[in-house]
Amino acid sequence: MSTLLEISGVNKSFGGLQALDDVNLKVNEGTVHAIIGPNGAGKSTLLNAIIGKLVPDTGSVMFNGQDMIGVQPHQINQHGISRVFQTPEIFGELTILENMMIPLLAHRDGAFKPTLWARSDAQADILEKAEHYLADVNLWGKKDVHSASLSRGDKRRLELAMCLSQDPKLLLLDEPTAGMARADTNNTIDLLQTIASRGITMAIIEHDMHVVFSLSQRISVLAQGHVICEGMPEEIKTDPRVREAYLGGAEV
Ligand SMILES: Nc1ncnc2c1ncn2[C@@H]1O[C@H](COP(=O)(O)OP(=O)(O)OP(=O)(O)O)[C@@H](O)[C@H]1O
Repeated sequence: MSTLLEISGVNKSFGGLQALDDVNLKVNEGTVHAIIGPNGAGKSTLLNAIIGKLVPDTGSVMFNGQDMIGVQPHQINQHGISRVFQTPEIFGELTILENMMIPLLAHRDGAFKPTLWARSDAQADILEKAEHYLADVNLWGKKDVHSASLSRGDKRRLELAMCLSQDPKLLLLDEPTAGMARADTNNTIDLLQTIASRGITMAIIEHDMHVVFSLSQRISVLAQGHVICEGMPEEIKTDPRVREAYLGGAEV
């Protein structure tokens, strides 16, 4: 199985605080890899280092054989890394369809050009694609609904459709079920399982262990900026170091 993302010897300090401490982590192609750990462990910092939002002090982030250190976030995105944020990044005042068209137009034109927004002749191909991606996440029927009125689960579906339209090689998910009711969480798990079954590689940060164990093939555990262990879900569940990291020995 080939390695899609390889993080080696990554360090990052904020003043005197070492947020990432010699992080080594490999994500294999076609797998769902969870990154878990207690609050403040460094998970978001690591994600930000992968998407180019912050530059590590030392170390390398190799994606698909290319070093991503110093590469701008939008270029990293063009290399095939797409991030789904904890809070869905969609425009509430726009409809589902209008939101969906933004990444499609940006992808087609190299950047989002508002002047082309209103030209229907410039949009026929885009509408066809929008239907495809929205139908894929069961939102085509709601295409004219304003996004602000959607449930968290539907917002997440929309954001996933927007990410998938960029044809990512690696989908990074930052707490995809945060703040969701159990029914929405389960629907999101089903949707992510469907996406994973198509072979899209995912790295997921998540606190909800039901979500983690439902989706992932590999799990890395971060504590105090360091990967304290890595393995298959069954190994992680029983690893005493993981219990120790979470509330000094509580069940994970
Ligand atoms: N920009 C920053 N400036 C200073 N300190 C920061 C910054 N970003 C993160 N930190 C600190 O680095 C440490 C790791 O934070 P990070 O947000 O990566 O942890 P996390 O594992 O994502 O936590 P949580 O699960 O609570 O979101 C924390 O102590 C945090 O306060």
